[in-house]
Amino acid sequence: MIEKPCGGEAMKASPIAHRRVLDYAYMDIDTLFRDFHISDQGYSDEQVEESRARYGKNSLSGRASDTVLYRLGRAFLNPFTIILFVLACISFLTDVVLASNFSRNITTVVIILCMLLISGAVRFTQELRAKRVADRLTGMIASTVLVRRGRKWVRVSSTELVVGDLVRLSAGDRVPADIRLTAAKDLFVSQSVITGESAILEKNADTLSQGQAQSYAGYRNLVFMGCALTGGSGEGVVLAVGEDTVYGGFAAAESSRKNRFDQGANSIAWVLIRFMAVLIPVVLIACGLTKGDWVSAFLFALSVAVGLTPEMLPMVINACLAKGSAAMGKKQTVVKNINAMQGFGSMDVLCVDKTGTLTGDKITLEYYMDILGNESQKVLDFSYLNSLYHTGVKNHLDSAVLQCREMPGHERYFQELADRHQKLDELPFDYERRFASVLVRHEEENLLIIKGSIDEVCRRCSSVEYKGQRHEFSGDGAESVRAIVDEMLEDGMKVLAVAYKPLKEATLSQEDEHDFILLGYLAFFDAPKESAAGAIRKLQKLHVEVRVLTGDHRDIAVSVCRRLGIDTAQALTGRELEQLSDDELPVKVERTTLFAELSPRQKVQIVQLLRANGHTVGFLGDGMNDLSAIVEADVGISVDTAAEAVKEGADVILLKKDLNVLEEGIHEGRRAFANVSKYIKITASSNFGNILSIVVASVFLPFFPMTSLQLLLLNLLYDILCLVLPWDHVDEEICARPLEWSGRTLGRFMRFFGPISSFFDILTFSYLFFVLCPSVCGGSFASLAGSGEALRFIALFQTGWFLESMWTQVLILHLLRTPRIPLLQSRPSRPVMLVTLLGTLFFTVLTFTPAGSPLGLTPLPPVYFGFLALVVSLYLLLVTLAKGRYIRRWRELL
Ligand SMILES: Nc1ncnc2c1ncn2[C@@H]1O[C@H](COP(=O)(O)OP(=O)(O)OP(=O)(O)O)[C@@H](O)[C@H]1O
Ligand SMILES: [Mg+2]
Repeated sequence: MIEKPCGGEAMKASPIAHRRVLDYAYMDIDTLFRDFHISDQGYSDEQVEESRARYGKNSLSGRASDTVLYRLGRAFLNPFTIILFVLACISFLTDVVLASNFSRNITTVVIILCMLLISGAVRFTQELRAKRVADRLTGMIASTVLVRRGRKWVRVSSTELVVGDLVRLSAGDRVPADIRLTAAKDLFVSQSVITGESAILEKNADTLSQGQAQSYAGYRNLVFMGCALTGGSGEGVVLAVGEDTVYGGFAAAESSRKNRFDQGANSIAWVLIRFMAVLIPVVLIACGLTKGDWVSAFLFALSVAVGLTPEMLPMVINACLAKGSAAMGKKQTVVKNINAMQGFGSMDVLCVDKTGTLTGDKITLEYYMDILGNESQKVLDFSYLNSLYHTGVKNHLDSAVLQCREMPGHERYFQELADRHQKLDELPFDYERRFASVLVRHEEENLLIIKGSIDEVCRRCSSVEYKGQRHEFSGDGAESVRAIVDEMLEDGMKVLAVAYKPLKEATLSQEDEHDFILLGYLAFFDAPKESAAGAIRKLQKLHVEVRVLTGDHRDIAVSVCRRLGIDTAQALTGRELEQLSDDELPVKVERTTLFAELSPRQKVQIVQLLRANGHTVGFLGDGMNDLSAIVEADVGISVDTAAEAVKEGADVILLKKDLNVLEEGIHEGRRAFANVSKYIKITASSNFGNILSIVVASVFLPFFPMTSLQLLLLNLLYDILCLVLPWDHVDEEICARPLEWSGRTLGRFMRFFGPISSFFDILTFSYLFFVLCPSVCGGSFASLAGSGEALRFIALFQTGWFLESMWTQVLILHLLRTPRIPLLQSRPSRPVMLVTLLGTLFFTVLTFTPAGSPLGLTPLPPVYFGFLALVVSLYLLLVTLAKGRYIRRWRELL
C-alpha cells in the first residue's frame, strides 16, 4: 500500500481519506462488489441496517446529537438546576433528617423542587419549540440522492446512505459521501471544497495502479463528499459516510471558522464569567469573615453565582433565532442554518448575481444570427446540438436554446437533427473557460462545436464564416463584427458566440480548442425585473449596500444596472481586478458596486476582501459558479431552483428568487437580533449592578442581605421574564440599521447602567438597616443581638431588599428595551407585559401571606411601600435621563 495516502500539495489541511476508501481505489470493481456483497439489485433493507450498524450513519455530528433527549438534558442539567438540587438536598438534611420531631419542616425542600421543575419544564418547552422549527425547515430542503435499493432506483435523503450503497450522480449534484466510481461518463467535478483549488477535474471508473495517486486530484476514480459535479454523470459505491469522509474531517473546523455568531456569544458569556470569577470569591470571603458561618457563606456565594450566570443566554438566543426563522419560513425563506439569522441582522453588504435577481427568471432566445446580424438557421442548429449534448450543469441559457424544439412543427426537425449528429465527446461548460465544447459526428466528418462567452470564443477563432464562405478573422472585419454585438449588449441583451471546426480525432482534449471558425451569435432577452429597482431602494434604506457580482459581460451588466438605478460609474471587470496590487485591492473593491466578467474564484476573492474590510457580507446566487462565494459569505443565500450542490452550501434558501423577499428577511433577522441583544445587555448590566450591591452589603452587613432561596426565586422570575422576550416587539428605529454583534458595546453599557441600580440598592440598605428595621423592632441590630427580635430584623431587611431588587430589575427591562419612553411610546408585547405584572404582583402579595414565611419573607409596614414607591420613581427618572445621555453620546441603545 502507499505510504502517504494523500499528501499532495493541494491539500488544505491534515484530514485524510479513510483507508478503506483509498484501498479500493486500487482494486477492481468486481472485488469491490464482492467484498461489500453488492448485487445489481442494490442493498436490501436488512443490508442497509447491517451496514449502518457497522459503519455508521451519513451525518455529521452537529445535527445527529440534536435529539429530544439531548434537549431534555440541556433543560434540566445546567448550573441553575444543579445548585437548586444541591440546596434541596442540604435543606432535606438540615430541616428533615437532622431536625427534631417538633421542628421538622419539609416546605423548603418542596419549594425548591417546584422551582426546579418549573424552570426545567419552561426551558424544555422552549427547546422543543426551537427544535421543531429547525427540523421542519431542514426537512423542507433536504438534499436527496438517487440510490439502488431493492431492485429499484429510488430517491432518498442523503443522510440515509450507508457504506455499500450504489448511487447515481449527475451534473449539479453534490457528492453525498466518499464514493468509488464504478461508471462515469464525461464526469467532471470541482473539488474546491476540500482542496481549495478551483480546477475542474475529470474522473473515471478505472482502477488505479499501485502508488499512482499522490493527492486528492490523483485519485481519479474517487469522488469525495461535498464536491460538486460540474458535468457528466456516473455511478459509484459509497465507501465512507459521515465523519469518516474527508469532508467530515473538515466540517468541524469549517463550522467554527464560519460561526462569527457563536464567537460573539461566547465572548459575551466570558465577559460576564470573568466578572464573576473576580467578585464571587470576594463575596464568599467577606460573608465568611463577617458572619463566621462558612457553610452558609458558601451557599450564599453559590446562589449569587447562579443568580448572575447568564444561564438563559443559549436558550434566549435559540428561541429568538428560531422564532425569526419560523417567521421567515412564512415569507418564502427557509433558514437552513439558524445562526445565519444573526447574519441577516448584521449584514451590511449584499452581493447579488444578475440573472434572475436583477433580471427576470425566464431568459428567452431572441435572435440567432450570423456574424453580420442576419438570421441564421445554422447558428441555431449548432447551438442546439451544443446545448443538447453538453452535460455540464444546464443553466437558463441552455434551456432557452433547447426551447426552440417546442416551436410548433419543429419537433421532428430537431429530432432528426440530433439523429444526424451523434455525440462523440465533450468538454462541458465551466465558468473558468466560459464555453462548452461538443464533438459530434456528421456524415463522414467530426465537428467540434463550441458556444460561450464572446471574448473567450472569439479569442480562439482564426476565421469567420459568412454565407458559406470562410474569411480571415482580422482587422476591419473584426471591428464591424464587434459593432453589432456591442449594440446588442448596450440594449441589455445577453450574447453568446457560436463557432466550430472539423476535427479528425473522435475524442476531445483542451489542446483542440483553437483555430475555430466563428459562425455567429445567439442573443437572449434578459430584461431587468421591474420589482428589483424598488427592492434595491428599500435595501438602501435599510443601510444594506447592494453589490453586483456577475460573470457576464461588462456592457450588459452596466446596461441592466443603469436601468435599475445602481451606480455603474465604478464598474470593474475580472481582468482589471487581476491587475490591481494587494494594496489597491481593498480600497478599490470597497468603492465599486458593479463587478463583471468574474471567474468563480474572483467572486470568492471579492467576498473575502469585503469581509476583511469589516463588512458582514451576504451573497445571493444560484449558479455553480456562485457556490464557493456562497460558502465564504457570512450569509450564503440561494434559491430553491438552484443545483443541489449550491443549495447544500447555502445557509438560506429563497423559495422565490426575489430581492423583496430578502428585505423582509433582513427585517426579521434584525428583530431577532435586537431581542437577543436586549436580553444580553439588560441582563449583564443589572447583574453587574446587583453584584456590586451584594459585595458592598456582604462587607458591611452582619447578616446575609438575602437568603439563598430568595436569590434563586428572584432569578427564577427574571428567567421566566427573559423567556418571553423573544416574543417582544422591537421598535422600528432599532431595525433601521444593521446591528453589530460583539462584546465591545456590552462593557460600556454595563458600566453605564449597572452602578445606577447599585446606588438605589445601597440607598435601600441604609434605609432598612438604620431606619425601618430599628423602628419596627425597637432598636439597632447591635442592641438586639441574640434576641428573637434580631431574627425579625433580618427577615424585614431581607424582604425589603427582595422587593426592591425585584421591582427595579423588572423595571429596568422595560426601561432599556426601547430607546423611547417605556409603556407610553413603546409597548412591550402581551406576554412580556403579563409576566411582568403577574410576577411582581405575585411576589409582593406573597410577603403578606403565610406562604411567604418558609421563604423568609415577612409582611412589611406600609411606610416601606411609600419608600419603595419613591425609590422606584427616582430610579425610573434617573435611568431615563441616563438613557437619553447614552443615546446622545453613542447614537444607539441596544
Ligand atoms: N450554458 C452556457 N453555454 C455557454 N456559455 C455559457 C453558458 N452559460 C454561461 N455561459 C457564458 O459564461 C458567462 C458567464 O455566465 P453567466 O452569465 O451565467 O455568469 P453568472 O456570474 O452566473 O451571471 P449572473 O450574475 O447573471 O448569474 C456568460 O456570459 C456566457 O458567456
Ligand atoms: Mg448565475
